[in-house]
Amino acid sequence: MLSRDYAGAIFERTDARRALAEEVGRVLEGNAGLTAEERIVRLEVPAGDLDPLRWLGSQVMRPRSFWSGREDGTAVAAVGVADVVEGDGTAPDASLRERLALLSSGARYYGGLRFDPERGADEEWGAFGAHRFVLPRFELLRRGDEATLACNLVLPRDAERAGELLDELEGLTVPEGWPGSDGPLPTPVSRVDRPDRAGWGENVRSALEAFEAGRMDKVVLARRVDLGFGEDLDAVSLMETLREATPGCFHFLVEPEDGAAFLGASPERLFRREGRGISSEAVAGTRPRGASEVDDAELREELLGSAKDQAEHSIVRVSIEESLGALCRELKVEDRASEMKLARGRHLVSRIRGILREGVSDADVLAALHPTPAVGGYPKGEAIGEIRALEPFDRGWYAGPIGWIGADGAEFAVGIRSGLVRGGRLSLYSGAGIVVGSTPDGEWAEIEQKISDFTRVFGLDPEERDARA
Ligand SMILES: C=C(O[C@H]1C=CC=C(C(=O)O)[C@@H]1O)C(=O)O
Ligand SMILES: [Mg+2]
Repeated sequence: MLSRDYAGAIFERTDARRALAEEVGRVLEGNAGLTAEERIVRLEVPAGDLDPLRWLGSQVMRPRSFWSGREDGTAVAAVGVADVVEGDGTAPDASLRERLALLSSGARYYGGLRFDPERGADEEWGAFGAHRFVLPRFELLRRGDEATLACNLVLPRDAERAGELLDELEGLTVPEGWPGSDGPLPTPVSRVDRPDRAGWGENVRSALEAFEAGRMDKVVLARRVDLGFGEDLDAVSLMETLREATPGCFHFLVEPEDGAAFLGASPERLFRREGRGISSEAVAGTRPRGASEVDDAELREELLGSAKDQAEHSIVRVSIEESLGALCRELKVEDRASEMKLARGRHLVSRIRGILREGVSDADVLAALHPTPAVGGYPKGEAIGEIRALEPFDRGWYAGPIGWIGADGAEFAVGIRSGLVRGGRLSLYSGAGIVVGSTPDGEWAEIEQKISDFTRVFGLDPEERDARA
C-alpha cells in the first residue's frame, strides 16, 4: 500500500507534467503562423519535492545534463535540446552572443569546452565537440525543498512542432520507487594507469629540466586512470553517490549521447559573473585531510607553510590577475592564500573580484582566463606545448571550463576531479602542478589523493601512506 504522502507526491509530480503540457499548448497555439522575430520563451510549473538526479536517472530522452553550484544550493537536471551552440573554435563567440540576446530571464545555456580546442579530439571525446552549449528542452530545478519543471521554447520555430513537443513531454517519466535507494555501485575489475609510474617519472623530470633551462616556471601534468567494470556503469547513479561524498564542490554531468558521460565534483571556480561583477579564484597547492584532529591541523600548517605550494599557488594568482586586469575596470586580489577545506583534501585559495568593462563578453573572459596555471602552466603557451608533448592521452573536457551562461550572469567551474564514463569503463583524469621542488613520487601521490573522491565511492581505499608522501 502506498502511504498517503507518497501517493500525494506522485499525484503532484504527474500533475506538474500535465500543467506544463497545458502551458506549452497554450503558448504554441498562440504563436502558430506568426512570423515574429526569434525569441526564447521559458515556461515553469511547480513540481513538488522531486530530486533532480532521481528524475534525470529515470529519463529516456537524450542528451542529459546536470549542474549544481558550489554555494547556492540550486541543482538543475536537464534533457533534450531546444537550441544548441557548438563548434570547433576555441571559444563560442559571436554565435553564442547572438543566441543569448534572445534569452528570457531564467533560461540558461549549459555546456563547456575542451581543455585544448586546438588539439584534435581522440575518438572517446568525439561526441563532446570543441565547445557545446545547450539550451535544454526540459529542466527539473531544485532550490531548497521546492522543485520546478521547466520547458524552453524557441519561437516561432517550435510553433511548428507542437505535436512532437507534447509527445516528448508525455514521455518524461516520473521516477518510481521514490524515496527508494539503489544498490551499491559496481566494483572495478581492472585498473590501467597512463602514464605508468616510470612514464610519470620521466614526464616530471622533463618538466624540471624545462624549469632549469629557463623555458617555464610551472606546468600542470595530468594522469589518466582507467577503471574497468564487468557491466555498464550508470553515470547518474555515480553522480549521485559522488555528490554526497563531495560537499562544497561544483557538480556536473554532460551526456551528449547514450553511453558517454563526463562528470565530476570540482572545488574550483573559474569565474562567476553577476551583471558586470566578476569573481574568480586561484586554487592550487594541496594536502590531504588528516585522520585525526591533530593530524589534520598539522597538514593544514604544513600546507600554509610550504614554500613549494605557495610558489605553485602564487603563479596562478598572478596569472589570473594579469588576465582579468586587462578586462576589468576594477580588480581586487587577496594578497595572501588561505585554506580551502574539502571532505578529503585541502588547497590554498586566493579570491579575486572585479568589475568588467562594458562590452566584455563571457566568451572574452573564457578566452582570457582559460587555462589558468592551476591546470595549464606558466607561461601559458610553453606549458600547453609541454602538455601536448608529454601526456599520452587526450584531456578532452577534463580541466576545461564547464558551466552555464544566462542573460544576466554566468558561472564556470574548472572541470577537474572528473571522469569520462563510456559503457563499462571510467577514465579518471587528474593533474598536479609541477614546479621547482616537485618530485615524481610526491606528485603521483597527490594525484592518487585527488582521484580518491572517485575511487572511494567504489570501495577502493587509496593508500593513505602514499597520500602523505
Ligand atoms: C589539476 C588539478 O588540480 C589543480 C587544482 C588544485 C590544486 C592543484 C595542485 O595542487 O596541483 C592543481 O593545480 C586536478 O585536480 O586535476
Ligand atoms: Mg599541487
